[in-house]
Amino acid sequence: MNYNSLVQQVENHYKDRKPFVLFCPPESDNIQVYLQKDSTLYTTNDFSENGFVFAPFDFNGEAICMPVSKCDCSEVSFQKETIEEYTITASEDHIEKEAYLELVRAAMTEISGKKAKKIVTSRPHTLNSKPLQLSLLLKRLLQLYPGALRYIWFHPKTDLWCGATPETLLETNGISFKTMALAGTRKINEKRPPDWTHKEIDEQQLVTDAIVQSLQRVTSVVRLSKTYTQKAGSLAHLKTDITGVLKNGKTNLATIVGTLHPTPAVCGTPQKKAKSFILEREKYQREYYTGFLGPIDQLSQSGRLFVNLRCMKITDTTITIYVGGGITAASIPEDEWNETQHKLGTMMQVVQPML
Ligand SMILES: C=C(O[C@H]1C=CC=C(C(=O)O)[C@@H]1O)C(=O)O
Repeated sequence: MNYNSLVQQVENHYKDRKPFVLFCPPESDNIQVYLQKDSTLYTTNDFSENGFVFAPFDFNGEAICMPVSKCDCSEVSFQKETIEEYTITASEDHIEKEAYLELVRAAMTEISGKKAKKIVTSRPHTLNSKPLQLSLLLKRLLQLYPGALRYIWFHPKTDLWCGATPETLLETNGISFKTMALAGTRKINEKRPPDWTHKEIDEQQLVTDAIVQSLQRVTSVVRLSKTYTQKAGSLAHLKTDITGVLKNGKTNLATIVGTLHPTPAVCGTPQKKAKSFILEREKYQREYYTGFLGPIDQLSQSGRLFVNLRCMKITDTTITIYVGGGITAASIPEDEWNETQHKLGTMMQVVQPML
């Protein structure tokens, strides 16, 4: 099968409102597609499947799963090509901005009261859109952000989600694992590297420390890379690679995911305090934004799960883009708003021709 006939198949599947997922790992030019043959919403608790999981932020141990055994699966490669990039200006809605600034200030009050060290606040931004053009959406996602996990997920019970995420939640292969601490955001300036401030360095260190601590129970060896700048489209983040060995016998994919998710990069620290702030104070449901997704294979004891960032939900007439940022005692609310505007721009770039 070639790329064009695969896209045609996916479009037909979508017209029939049948579930599918299409994904392309970072730096790969191979797309994998699972076309589910029925419309059942399959779930998994123990991740003992061969399939693709899709889980919400407020994960209670059960994730949606598209099992390979219920799907027609194929893989095709695509050619790199240059596509048109637009000048993007995310409009500033006064009410939306005030509500976000208030949320950031509330998070800072929580932090100054010593209830949390970091809280990741977020907001949805909804745009009216033309009818979805799947082939155009896929092309722009694939070509614009080659360093990200790019995906389009559809199930009639969840609607259509797509994204280009820079963040790995967990990669396992037998007893070895990889994860990362990703935080701090700067718009890339081609002329010079980002001059990371204490706010961003401390914020990212909090993420590293919390991940290492949470992994203690389930790992026998943990190694950390140096912290470095990672590009994600037009943005840069601070990143530490975390690798190691899982404790034999004690750990499976479900237990490590339960330990890691939601990471301090999308929730905050301490996790419980930050999560209850988010659930109480954000005035919307995150649903699958800041959840996780990816292929798992119980047979080979492997999985490659990503955090659902830089993502959006698409309906017949609207596109909702989700953006957030880590708040610490050193945050400046106006800067936090601007950071979410930059993140919004990266996803608007994908869908601009559909607006
Ligand atoms: C919550 C988001 O980003 C997280 C991941 C990387 C950097 C982040 C930051 O700089 O605040 C956030 O923790 C988002 O992009 O919606």
